[in-house]
Amino acid sequence: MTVSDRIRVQNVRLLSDNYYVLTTTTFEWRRANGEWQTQQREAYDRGNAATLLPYNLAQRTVVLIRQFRYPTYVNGYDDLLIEAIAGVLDNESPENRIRAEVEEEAGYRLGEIRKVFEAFMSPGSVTEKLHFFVAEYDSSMRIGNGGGLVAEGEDIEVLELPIDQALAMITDGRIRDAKTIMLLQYAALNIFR
Ligand SMILES: Nc1nc2c(ncn2[C@@H]2O[C@H](COP(=O)(O)OP(=O)(O)O[C@H]3O[C@H](CO)[C@@H](O)[C@H](O)[C@@H]3O)[C@@H](O)[C@H]2O)c(=O)[nH]1
Ligand SMILES: [Mg+2]
Repeated sequence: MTVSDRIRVQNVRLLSDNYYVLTTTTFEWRRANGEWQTQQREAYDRGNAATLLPYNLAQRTVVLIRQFRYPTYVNGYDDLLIEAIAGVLDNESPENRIRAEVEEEAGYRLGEIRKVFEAFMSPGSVTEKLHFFVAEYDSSMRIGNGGGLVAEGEDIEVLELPIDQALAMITDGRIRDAKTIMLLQYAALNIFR
């Protein structure tokens, strides 16, 4: 299945390349009934990214991080956001990027990591595809404090939580980041059974 023969791109206009890239595109779309319809859509391109949930089966714990996110603050969330470790790929492979990100943000050097799925996180406006991973961890893999890169403004706190507590925090609203909820529910269904 391809949609290339149903779309005719007419014009791509750059709106911002201040940090990431925002464009608006005019295109014709061939509808299911065969008629061509002109549409305009904005797309925000911040590249693709990877995320990973470290888990310890014997302890029944997971590692998450907590940090300030301006877009959630400006949308009414007056707290630090609890998230799974994640980072944008920056021309690296998802596997290499997420290993480095786990060291930078949480201070763990992992062994084997497993890809579990990929997902588009906000397909109406954001191009980003996110690669999801899980990996076993234990205290011997802790090589530093994490915290992120100060020069990039990162100010990250590392949390080690029982999986049951993390799942309860989805229900009571203390965890409300999509990638984090997806990984915790994956772990509940497939790892901590
Ligand atoms: N100056 C500037 N710097 C920026 C801007 N946006 C991002 N950055 C810099 O780019 C870094 C990106 O950090 P990463 O750890 O690579 O990415 P992330 O922000 O954690 O992204 C992950 O989480 C997002 C939120 O859930 C996800 O959207 C994304 O897919 C990814 O998983 C930030 O720390 C910050 O230094 C900006 O508009 N201006
Ligand atoms: Mg990050």
